[in-house]
Amino acid sequence: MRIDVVTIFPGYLAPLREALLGRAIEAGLVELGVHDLRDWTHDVHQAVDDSPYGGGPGMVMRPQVWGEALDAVLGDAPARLVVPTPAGRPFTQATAQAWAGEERLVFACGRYEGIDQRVVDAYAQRMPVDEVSIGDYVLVGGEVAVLVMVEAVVRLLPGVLGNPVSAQEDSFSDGLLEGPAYTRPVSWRGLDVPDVLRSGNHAAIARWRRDRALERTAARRPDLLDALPDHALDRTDRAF
Ligand SMILES: N#Cc1ccccc1Cn1ccc2ccc(-c3cc(N)[nH]n3)cc21
Repeated sequence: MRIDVVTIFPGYLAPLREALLGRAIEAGLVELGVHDLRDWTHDVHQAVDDSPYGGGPGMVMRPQVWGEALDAVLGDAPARLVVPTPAGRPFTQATAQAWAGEERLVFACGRYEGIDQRVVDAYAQRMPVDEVSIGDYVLVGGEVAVLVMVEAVVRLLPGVLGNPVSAQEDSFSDGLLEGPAYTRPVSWRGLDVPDVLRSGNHAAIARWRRDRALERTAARRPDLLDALPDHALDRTDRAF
């Protein structure tokens, strides 16, 4: 997979070259390009924003600069264009799974009050464009959202995680939150590891883990339970 990010703060994306993601890049599993939007300005002030038509607070990012930058970065290769915005569709594990199958992702990081809508509209005429939100809160720009989304996607790529099973057993992968996890020591500050996890009874352990996942999901994210298809819950599950 190739990932390109266009931003006025390239340094914000430096963490993508650290740790797991950095190793994936070094291993050739992912190619990453980070581009400074201001490289496509032509004025001495390198202006990328202007006042909003219709008035209102703040500034809007100019379409011309974005058009030149995205044309240059995209070239002729097919890609999915992703535009983080608080007004976007929710980015979920399902989104990450879908994007993990893409050859190429290009992220447009806005700042100010966002990017002129015509940028999304123009590129949507020739490629898939997703306006996505990572949560119901407002950030200052798209860079942090891109860090989140790139990590969620790249960890799903074959060869990136040491243990591929863990991605298959993610929270949300079966529609439920993950239950609690424990490791040594058996007792810590008067708190003990649940006996069942040390029993060696794999069926009992699997049942206990599912019960804790259902319990946690019912308590913290009842919306996820409501969204589960009927066949996803067996009779024992329905106790929650
Ligand atoms: N747009 C906009 C906007 C609109 C109102 C107030 C502040 C901003 C700042 N901003 C500029 C770019 C940009 C990108 C993504 C987010 C973003 C995503 C999530 N999930 N929250 N915030 C915010 C972004």
